[in-house]
Order: sequence, then C-alpha cells, then structure tokens
Amino acid sequence: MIEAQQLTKRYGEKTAVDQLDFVVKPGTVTGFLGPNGAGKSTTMRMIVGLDAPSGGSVSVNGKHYARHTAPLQEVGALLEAKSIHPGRSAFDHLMAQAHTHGIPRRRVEEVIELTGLQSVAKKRAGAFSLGMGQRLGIAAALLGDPATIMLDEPVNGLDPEGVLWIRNLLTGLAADGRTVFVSSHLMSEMALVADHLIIVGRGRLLADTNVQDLIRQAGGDTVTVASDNPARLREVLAGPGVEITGEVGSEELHVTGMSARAIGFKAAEHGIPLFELSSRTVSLEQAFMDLTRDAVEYHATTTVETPGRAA
Ligand SMILES: Nc1ncnc2c1ncn2[C@@H]1O[C@H](COP(=O)(O)OP(=O)(O)OP(=O)(O)O)[C@@H](O)[C@H]1O
Repeated sequence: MIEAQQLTKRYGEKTAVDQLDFVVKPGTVTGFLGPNGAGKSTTMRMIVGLDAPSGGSVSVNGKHYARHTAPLQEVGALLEAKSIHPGRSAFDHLMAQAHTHGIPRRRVEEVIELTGLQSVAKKRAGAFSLGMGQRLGIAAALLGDPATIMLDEPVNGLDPEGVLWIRNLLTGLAADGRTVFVSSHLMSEMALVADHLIIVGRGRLLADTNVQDLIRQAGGDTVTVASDNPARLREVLAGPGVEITGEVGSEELHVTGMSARAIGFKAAEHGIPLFELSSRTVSLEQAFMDLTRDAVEYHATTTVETPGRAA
C-alpha cells in the first residue's frame, strides 16, 4: 500500500508535484498516468526516498521508505535512471544486490527465470537490448520478493512480445495480492492492464478513477440521430438517465444513456422517420486527452498558410 498526503515537490520556481493525495491498494494494478512532465517520475522517486518532498508525505506499507529495516523487501522499483555496471553480467549485477541485502542466490536464480533472462544471464549487461535491460531492471525490482512493486514507464521501447510479457507479469503480481504501481503516458497501454487509474497533469491530481468511470465521465457512448422533427423526437426519448443535446435549428440530436437500437424502436413506435442513427464510443485515449488537455507542457503547433496572403 502506498499513501501520499499533500505530497509536493518544488524545484526552485517549478512545482513538479503539487499537493497530491492518493492511495495505491494491494491486489490490483494501479496505473499512474499523465503527459510528459506531469510529475510521475518525481512522485515515484519520492516514494522510494530518492527525492525529499518539499511538503506533505508519502508512506509505503504504513512507513516512510527510509524507516523500513529491509526496504528492498518492501518495495521493488524500476525507475528510469538505471545504474547497471555495463561490464558486469546480469547474474553478477543481481548477485551483488542480493548480497548487500542478505538475499540468497536461489532468489537470484528465481528472478532470472521469472524474467526470461536465463540465456543471457552470464552476458555483459552493457550489451543488452533495451528490452533485456528492462527485464533486468524488473528482475532487480523483484529480488526482495516485495509486497509493493513500482515501475516507471516499463513498456517504453519494448517490442509487442515484451509489452505482452509485462502486462501478464503485472496482472500476475496483482493477483498474488501485491501492490502494483506503474506509470505511463499511454492511456491505451494502461487501459489493458490497470484496474485503478491515478491521472496527473502539471503535478496536480486530475482524476482518481477506473476505466469505466473515465469513459462515463467523458460522455460514454453517444448516439447521433437525425429526423425532421427533433423537438418531437426529444420528447419521446426523454427519460431517466437519458441526456439529449442538439443545436437549435439542427435536425441532429446527440443522445447518451440509450442505445441506437432502443432509439430506433422508440422513433418507429411514434412514427418518426429517421435519416441517421449512429453510435460513437468515446475512446479512452480521447477521454484522457480531454482530461489532460490543459496540463500538457508542450503542444504541437501547426501553422496554416492562408492562400493569397503569403508574402
Ligand atoms: N531535478 C530537477 N530539477 C528541475 N526540474 C525538474 C527536475 N526533475 C524534474 N523536473 C521537472 O519537473 C516536472 C516533472 O517531471 P517528471 O520527470 O517527474 O515528469 P514525468 O511525468 O515523469 O514526465 P515524463 O513522462 O516526461 O518522464 C518537469 O517539468 C521536469 O522538467
């Protein structure tokens, strides 16, 4: 369990993390989502004591990270900045860590197998591909058999097989009852693996939610329906949980809370001919973009030249 209370980090004038309150619970995968520069890595660094908060606090399994007597057994973390000696083999790298934390060789062999590194374990880590490096980082995070696992952008740069592997690993760890906290700036990736979503932008909490609620908040499934009598159609469709919008003078209505099929039947029942009846599902990616639009640090700009006005 990870608990942040009013967690804040300032770098000079810049507030990287701004009064964040959240709880990451065991037994599920919690996605930590936000655009670039939202403060995800800074938050994760504070969780494992690599950065000190400027305000507020964060605890892991009830205590500050530094107060745990065996922190590696409490939290295993894969953070972006890796510090692997390039000349050392994967096995030696893990053994060195295991040694300083009183972890037996047997556990090193277990994590090598768990992360599929058997065939390359004796090779120099410096020669590893990005995917192998990520697997090694994850092996190190799992070394202490921790109850809490935290991974910063673990799928970055991985091939589809690696992405699938991480997905299965994360859901397996959560099914074991562990706390799994994983950051990403890709909504599509998180939607496949996370049950719980903590969404941040410019250091602030934007949403503490789950996939279904996020879609619902973003408008859910909308049906566009057109007829020559939108006012009458509005009347017959009105009901509890049904929301209808439409511009004045337009034949089109946008309906949420009712399926296209049900709308078709209702219209037929009242003899209202329809010209159009189409459903649109809000994509999670769109919901995420709507939520974080104002929090994106760098927007792409497109310059359109008006014909005839060019110099
Ligand atoms: N050591 C530092 N000194 C000054 N500013 C920093 C430092 N570390 C991070 N920042 C700034 O704090 C903000 C949050 O950065 P952070 O790396 O935590 O975001 P992030 O959500 O992990 O982004 P990304 O997805 O790009 O890694 C950014 O604007 C970043 O430039």
